[in-house]
Amino acid sequence: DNLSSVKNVILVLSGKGGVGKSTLSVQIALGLVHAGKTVGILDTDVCGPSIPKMLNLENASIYQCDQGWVPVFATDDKKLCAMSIAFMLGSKDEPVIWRGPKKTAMIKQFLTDVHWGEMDYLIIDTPPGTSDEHLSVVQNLKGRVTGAILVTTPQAVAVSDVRRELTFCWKTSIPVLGVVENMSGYVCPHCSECSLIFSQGGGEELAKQENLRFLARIPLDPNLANCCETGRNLIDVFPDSATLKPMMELQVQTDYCCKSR
Ligand SMILES: Nc1ncnc2c1ncn2[C@@H]1O[C@H](COP(=O)(O)OP(=O)(O)OP(=O)(O)O)[C@@H](O)[C@H]1O
Ligand code: SF4
Repeated sequence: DNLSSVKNVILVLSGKGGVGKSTLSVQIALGLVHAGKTVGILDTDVCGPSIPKMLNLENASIYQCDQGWVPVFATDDKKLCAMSIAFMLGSKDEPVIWRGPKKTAMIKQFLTDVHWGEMDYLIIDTPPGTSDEHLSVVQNLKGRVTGAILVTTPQAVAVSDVRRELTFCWKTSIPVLGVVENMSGYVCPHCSECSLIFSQGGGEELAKQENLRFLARIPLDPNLANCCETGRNLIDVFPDSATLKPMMELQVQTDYCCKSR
């Protein structure tokens, strides 16, 4: 069993696209690595993989060992690795035009045929919604998911979409670690003042109503976007960023919630 030495499996879910699942998956992973953990990221967005770009691994490809595919290491100390369909494509502009069963089979292979090795955390970044990819993850992990992190933006429409993810978690018996509100205000690059662009507090309100843990409120921050473009950890590049405190809070809370399960 290629997952037998993986201590915690975290799903990152959202009802809407573009709310920051991949960004937060990568930043949580980098934070956990910073705290000395070994972490893997599985990109299950078969049609729109973005993890390789966010880890600066766009030109990487994978090879096989006796136990299966070897994930791509993102750091020299081999504490962070990733797997994505993008590593198998001939060119980064090649589209994946697959129907459900083929996507489902691919995700099954990611979970059974990748030699993840000893790992504290496997973070699974998912596409938006609740579709083939999500069902495939749940079916193949059969009760091995430690918990899900629900990502939302503050607006009412995004929060109502995340409620569907919550129902999905209940129906599939996945524990919910908590809710993150991303793009919650905008941090000015000149004076670090945080201005509210959308409303604020939708994610926190949802957490309160559903008796879930509110993990963090992460603002829109050009420095964070910059880190995502270049595969770098916010703490290494922008140690004075106003986003660092809530981001570290998210990383610490994630670790704590998994430990207390
Ligand atoms: N807090 C933030 N501050 C600045 N930019 C952000 C923030 N969160 C996300 N972004 C940017 O928004 C874009 C979308 O983010 P991301 O790809 O992480 O969303 P997603 O939910 O994974 O998208 P998809 O649904 O397509 O998988 C990216 O360019 C990312 O850099
Ligand atoms: S927040 Fe302050 S520094 Fe930033 S653009 Fe507005 S006025 Fe200028």
